[in-house]
Amino acid sequence: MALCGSFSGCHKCAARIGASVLDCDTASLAAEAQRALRAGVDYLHLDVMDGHFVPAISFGPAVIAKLRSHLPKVFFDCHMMINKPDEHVEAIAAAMAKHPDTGEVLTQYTFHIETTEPRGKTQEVIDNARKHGMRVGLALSPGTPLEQVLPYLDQVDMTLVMTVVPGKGGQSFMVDQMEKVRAVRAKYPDKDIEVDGGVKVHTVDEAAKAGANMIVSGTGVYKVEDMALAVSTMKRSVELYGNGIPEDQLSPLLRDKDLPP
Ligand SMILES: O=C(CO)[C@@H](O)[C@H](O)COP(=O)(O)O
Repeated sequence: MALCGSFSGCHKCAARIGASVLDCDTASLAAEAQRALRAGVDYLHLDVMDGHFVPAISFGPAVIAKLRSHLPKVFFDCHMMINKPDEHVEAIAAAMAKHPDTGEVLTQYTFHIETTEPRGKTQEVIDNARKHGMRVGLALSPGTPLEQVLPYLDQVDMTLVMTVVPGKGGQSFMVDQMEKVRAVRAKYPDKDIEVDGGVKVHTVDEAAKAGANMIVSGTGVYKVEDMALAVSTMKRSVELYGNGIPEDQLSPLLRDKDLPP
């Protein structure tokens, strides 16, 4: 019997683990990204911070474009924690890529509803990101009611439910946000739902049971003893509780020591 979570049934959305690079050694960004990819992450979650929407400043489109030249086949989820995402679509599109074999779009523009809706810019950002060939993600912070994003979810590829107040890594997972995940999953059984903030091996089950299939983890990937073990454990949680895959058919549990050189 499938062990699916507390939303209405299992979903078929692929279990994907994304490394948030915010807390890695960003002076060696490409190497740190490669390290996480080798340990099994499926994509990179790139936190762009402007010192306004959130207090910190991280990196911007120029760094992402450079990273793209090192990683032409990797999915980049660009999480725009900036006040004016409407002004930076073109700059991120410079790192736009499609997989050379499958044609899959490898760049996603994920922006916050709190930054666009008060200025009437939400639709414009969705349309412009699409015009540039990118996938579109719509994020909401913990204090934002789900109702604010609902009118746009038909049009976007992914909903990002923040499970911490945006701004920094290493915070505690806010389990109360799973109500939003459950509600989106019930309405959209086939769309990607991402959670970000405080997701680690001991919190991922909550997210998986609620129906999230894209799992962002920063310190849970970079600040653990065994990266491959953490990544494979989180992936198996989504497969088990989200996809309803029987335990004996889950992806293998990997350890760093077992990875090929
Ligand atoms: O966007 C953010 C924080 O604002 C996240 O991507 C964090 O960087 C995730 O880090 P952990 O909470 O997993 O340590």
